[in-house]
Amino acid sequence: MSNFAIETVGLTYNFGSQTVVKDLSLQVPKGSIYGFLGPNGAGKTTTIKILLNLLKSPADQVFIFGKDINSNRIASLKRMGALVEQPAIYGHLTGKENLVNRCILLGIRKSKCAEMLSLVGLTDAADKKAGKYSLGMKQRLGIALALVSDPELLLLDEPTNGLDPNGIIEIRNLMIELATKHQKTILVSSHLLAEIERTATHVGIINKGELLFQGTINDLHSLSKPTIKIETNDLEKTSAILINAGAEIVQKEEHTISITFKNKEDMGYLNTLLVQNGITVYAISKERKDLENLFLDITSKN
Ligand SMILES: Nc1ncnc2c1ncn2[C@@H]1O[C@H](COP(=O)(O)OP(=O)(O)OP(=O)(O)O)[C@@H](O)[C@H]1O
Repeated sequence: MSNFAIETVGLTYNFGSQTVVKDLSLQVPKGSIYGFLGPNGAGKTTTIKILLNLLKSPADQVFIFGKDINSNRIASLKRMGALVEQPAIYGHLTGKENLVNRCILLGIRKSKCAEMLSLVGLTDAADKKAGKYSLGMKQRLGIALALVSDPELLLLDEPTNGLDPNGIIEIRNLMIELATKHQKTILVSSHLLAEIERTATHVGIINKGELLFQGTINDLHSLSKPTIKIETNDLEKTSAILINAGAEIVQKEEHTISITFKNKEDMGYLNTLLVQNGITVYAISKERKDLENLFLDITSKN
């Protein structure tokens, strides 16, 4: 049995002559909050629409809970809830009426509505017209609508877009609650790493339709290990001495070499070693990329 709620295998999608998704192999583990990251136009919404079978993919490229979506369309969609672009809300109906409407449509008992309103924190606003809701409340109602059928997998396309900091925190907390207390798998897209950094357990970064990184949030963090930037009068010789001493060179620039930082003692040792070998050390500085810069780095290389 597949451990992935979503798996795509070499997925490619074209709009006319434009390839929008290229050889994309996503693996979203069951129970994860998977941050699907990429700058504007990277192909996130298109991918989500393919996952929902709103856009047609070739056979055997998209698997939902281990089954090809094309040959198991209805069964797959029953296990998924989604919020893509604007939530489909009737502004002239109250939040509760919107949910009741959805329950009737799906043949689900109406008592589910109160449960959903409470889950997304809208119980007090249940009888208010949805048109009068704030943007954050509308997003939460959209998530409640996606949840009425009790899907195991939730796809949220930029759910915090346009929200104020409070709204962002509310959605973030809701996602954590859905994953931890209700065992949902969540794929959430964003163009800002900071927005999902504290929520996601796994991350996939795409740009121009290509997957540039996929792994756990800890894997991503370990890419931002601290480094030491060294500037000397002879980079070739410096490089040879450092390699000989077992240092890991991560980057060479015109005037500097960066190595992985191990500890202070090791730094002191390497510094002495360079000086003893006749190198003039102009500068040594410790650097650490924050995740946002790392994200920019990963996406700008593509
Ligand atoms: N219906 C369409 N017809 C033609 N091209 C499209 C269509 N929908 C999207 N595109 C193009 O596909 C590319 C990817 O768009 P997509 O909306 O998937 O990106 P995104 O990562 O979700 O971006 P954003 O964060 O801006 O929503 C863009 O170049 C876009 O112009």
